[in-house]
Amino acid sequence: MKVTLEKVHGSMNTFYMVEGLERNDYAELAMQLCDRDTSVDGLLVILPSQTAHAKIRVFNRDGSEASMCGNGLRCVARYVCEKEGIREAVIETMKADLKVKKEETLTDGIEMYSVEISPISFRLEDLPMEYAELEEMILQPISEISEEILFSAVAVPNPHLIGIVPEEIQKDSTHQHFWAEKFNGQNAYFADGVNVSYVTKLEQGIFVRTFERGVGFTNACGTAMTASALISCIAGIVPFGEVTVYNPGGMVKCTVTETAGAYQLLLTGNATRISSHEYQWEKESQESDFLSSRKFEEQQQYEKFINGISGIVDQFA
Ligand SMILES: N[C@H](CCC[C@H](N)C(=O)O)C(=O)O
Repeated sequence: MKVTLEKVHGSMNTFYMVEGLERNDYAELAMQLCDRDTSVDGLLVILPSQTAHAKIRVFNRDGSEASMCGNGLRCVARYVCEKEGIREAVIETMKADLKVKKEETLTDGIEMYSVEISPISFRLEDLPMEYAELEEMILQPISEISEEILFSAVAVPNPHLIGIVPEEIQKDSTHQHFWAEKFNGQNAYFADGVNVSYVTKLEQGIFVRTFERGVGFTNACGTAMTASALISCIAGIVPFGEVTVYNPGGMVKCTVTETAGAYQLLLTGNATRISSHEYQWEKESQESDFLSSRKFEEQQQYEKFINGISGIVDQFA
């Protein structure tokens, strides 16, 4: 079967994206690809969907699967829209089918896409997070960390802990690094880890740096930037509507609206293809001997595939 492997990025949050490969060991593939190419933050898998144009699965560099990836969803949106010759599509994610849309191409040929970020929950159990019997944490200090930094916990639907910090703490990432490592290791608060973002107000908009669960510090985290824009609107740091969010990888626009007490989030930014490669995955051998030597045969084929891919990765890196 034909397998398409692309190296892509949204706001310099870089991924391998693969279509045409149905396997049960994407976590292993993600770890092997990211080990071979350390510039990559994870693996996006495009699969058929019963309810949408396509389905996305997201694997971090450590092999853990996430329920959502804002920067990655923009890249998948571009792949699907260009393949189908459409400007709008619906992509199935772990918790929701989300609308995606091609936006006006920027002058320097940069393709822009907008994606829905949903569902949104402030219930700590939806991250999951346990803290002092609270049901929600919105703009509250975590006394173990600091009395000055106001933290908020939100699932979009992957888990985010967002702290509003002064410039001096934003400038030196050691404070954020220490607590992000703690909350993604053995700890009493986040059973599945958490993406940790520090937000600082700018003249226009906000700056967000994120330590991503399963990855570490990245140039940008789409869901984190969007969740940070939401928290910044709730905190009155920026007005509701279109929020300009800067990050080490560049800039995105996050649109935050509230209708009948519910929030809606839209993330708009680039969806850039760095390289694309077709790979022929040999047809499985005859059913009879395939079943008998399935493990060995599949292992042999898999080794060949990984070596083939790593050859491709070397070209991409
Ligand atoms: N590390 C995230 C998944 C990737 C999200 C990020 N790359 C984005 O663009 O939203 C998690 O484990 O929840």
